[in-house]
Formats: sequence, structure tokens, C-alpha cells
Amino acid sequence: MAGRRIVVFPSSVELGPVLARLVTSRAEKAIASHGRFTLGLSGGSLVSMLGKELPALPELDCSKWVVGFCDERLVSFDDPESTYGLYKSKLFSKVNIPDSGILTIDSSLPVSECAEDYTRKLKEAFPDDHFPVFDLLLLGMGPDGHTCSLFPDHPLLEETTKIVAPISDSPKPPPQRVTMTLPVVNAARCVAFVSTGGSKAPILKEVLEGREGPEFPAARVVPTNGELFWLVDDPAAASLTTQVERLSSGAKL
Ligand SMILES: O=C1O[C@H](COP(=O)(O)O)[C@@H](O)[C@H](O)[C@H]1O
Repeated sequence: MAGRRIVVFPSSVELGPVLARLVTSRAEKAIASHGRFTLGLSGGSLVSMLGKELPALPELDCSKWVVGFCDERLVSFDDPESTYGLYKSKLFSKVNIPDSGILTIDSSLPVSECAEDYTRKLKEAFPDDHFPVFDLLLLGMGPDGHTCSLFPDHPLLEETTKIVAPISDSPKPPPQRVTMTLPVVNAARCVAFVSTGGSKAPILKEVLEGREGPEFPAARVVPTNGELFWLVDDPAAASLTTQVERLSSGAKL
């Protein structure tokens, strides 16, 4: 697929610093071009990696960052399942993103209203865009091929008008979540998936090399005008036969 870069690292130890430098290079570019950097974060295994790598960068300045969540679980912020709660303790407490630049859900609302409230926050943050155009979205992929909270065979995959959608029947707990929709994901200037570990090898092969039947949600992430990276480690890439780039920790993307 044109424009897609599949980059394989020996392990997540080498991948982490390159991911952190991808974030800061896209931040510098965005701030130089339009005065701020808009970043969408996913939960799961990404939280620990970013919490380790970003604060370790020398002279990291996040004062012009605006951060949203690609998806969020509808639980209180002190629940261990809360993506915001985890980022607060592992990342936001260690870097200088202004509180006003962190776009959170209101977890006290019922799920549909929560999605509407988060939609309003994104529209306010992106007043000029029909669909918010994030400078960078960081995505994970579950072993079932889901990304954000967009799950295989779910009707939300066909959403074409909403910015944020509620989901009450997530097959992965917790069941109630809100998620960016595919039109928002595919409007981004840059999307980077991070997928590590041998448990991701079978699904990674199907997502990147195709399969019979409907595409997995992660395979439907094809930014219209943006860059697409798949940053994976050797165990996750073990079954791939497609062409990949092999890099180590000193690389810059
Ligand atoms: O439930 C979720 O899972 C995906 C994948 O997580 P990972 O731990 O397998 O990387 C994550 O991207 C998403 O934000 C989260 O809500």
C-alpha cells in the first residue's frame, strides 16, 4: 500500500525511543506550521511506553500541545481502566501539557451524552475542521484487530457523520466507551500504530497482508492525506512476508 511504512524493531526497548522522537518531530513541525500540536492518545500498552519515553527526552516542551483521546472507557478517572487516569499518573504529571490542553470525557454522564459532550469539546478545539484534523494519532491494535474502540463487525465501523460515537457493547471490558470514528482517524496528518509482542503476530499478518472477508478495523485506517506508520517489534512481525523496514533505537522517522 502506497505511503504505508511498516517499521520493525528488535524489541519494544528499541521501539520506544523512536516513537518518542516521532512525537516530538511531528510536534515541532506542527507548531512551526500552525502554532500548536494536536495529539490523540490511545490506551492499553501505549500508556506505559509513552510514560517512560516522553518524560525522558531532554528539554521536552509540551506547552503548545493539545491532547485528546482516540477512545476512552466510561469509568471514573480513579478506576484502573481509565485511560485518562493512567496517563495522568504516568505521563501528564511529568510533562508540561497545560490542563486546558487535555480534552477529557465527562465520565459522570450516560454513554450517549458523554459522546455528545466529547464531540462538543473536539469541535471547540477544532473550530475550522469538519472532522478534527489531528497532527498525530497514536493507535494500538487488539488481538481481535480492533483499534480505538472500533471492534470487528460492529455497526460503528460504518459511521460516516459522527466525530465521536458511544459504544455500550464493547466485547473487551469495560463495555461502555466512547471512540473517535473512522472519518476522524483517517483525517489525521499522521497516524502511528504501535503493536508489540508475539500475541499480535497472527492478527498483524492478517491486517497488513489482507484476508478473505471483511477488513479488520485496524486495516480500515488509511489516512486520506496523512502518513501511516506501523511500528512493531520482531515478535509481532514474526509471520509477516510483506516488505518491512528494520530499524533500531537511534533511528528517526
Ligand atoms: O481497549 C483498548 O485496546 C486497544 C489495544 O490495546 P493494547 O494493550 O493491545 O495495545 C487500545 O489501543 C485502546 O485504546 C484501548 O481502549
